[in-house]
Amino acid sequence: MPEPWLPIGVAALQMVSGQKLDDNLQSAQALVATAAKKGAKLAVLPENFALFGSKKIFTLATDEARDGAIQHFLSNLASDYGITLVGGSIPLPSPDGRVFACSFVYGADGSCLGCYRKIHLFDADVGDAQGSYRESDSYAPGENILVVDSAVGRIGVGICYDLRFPEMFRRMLDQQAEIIVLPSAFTRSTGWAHWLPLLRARAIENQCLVVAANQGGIHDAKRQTSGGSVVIDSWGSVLAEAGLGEACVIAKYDREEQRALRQRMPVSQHRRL
Ligand SMILES: O=C(O)CNC(=O)[C@H](CS)NC(=O)CCC(=O)C(=O)O
Repeated sequence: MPEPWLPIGVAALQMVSGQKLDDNLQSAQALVATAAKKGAKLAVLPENFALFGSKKIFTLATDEARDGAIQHFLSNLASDYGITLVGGSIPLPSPDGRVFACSFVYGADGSCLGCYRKIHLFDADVGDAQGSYRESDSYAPGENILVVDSAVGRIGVGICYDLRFPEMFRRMLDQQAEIIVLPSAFTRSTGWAHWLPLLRARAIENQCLVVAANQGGIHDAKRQTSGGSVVIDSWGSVLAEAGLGEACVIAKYDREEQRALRQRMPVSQHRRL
């Protein structure tokens, strides 16, 4: 790694994914291309970027386990554009007949650096048009956190509802994570109330860069997501933020500044619990 570190571009890619796989992949490709063209070296896709709100996740998961088509697509995107890529989430079969929400991380050479399976599942009544969410009807929970080294720094991966469980990100800090990425599909009601303060808290308390890529739009009559994809630095400042709709949100990650902050205020050395 070059020393001193020059600030590098990082991108949160916001989508309004629908039920057509090919359309969603095309949008993802265009957004990654835009991010790369604007100089980003890290790009994060949202949760369920490839297929949203569809029962077809089960056939997609079976197909994916057989041929790995979306994983190849992501790997090729990463190497074609020379960018570290976090593949939002895609479904893969779990042994009990449900699926895991899997987030793959690819290096800029297309190599797979790791796969995170969403741990916390969204079974909640939030009082929006959809009413209640029972993610665990279709999804099985993962068990392990993921922290991986990449060309842009050490990355911890969480997905969406995981954001509400700070102990998970603390464990990433125990493994010296520098960047938290959070592919998401936050609901509009909970997102507008909680998304930004929770993200800023995770950034501040762990002194990490946060790159949070959300779905942001109307998916069908009942399902609206909250957008507001964002890049937050390790001081908690919002560096760049989307509204609703497709967006490529880019900001500079200054790793030297983060190191200096961690020296001036060594929070992780002050822990007593
Ligand atoms: O259902 C799909 O198609 C895609 N998956 C999701 O949207 C997931 C599971 S329902 N959403 C969340 O985890 C929202 C969490 C959230 O909104 C909060 O914590 O407030």
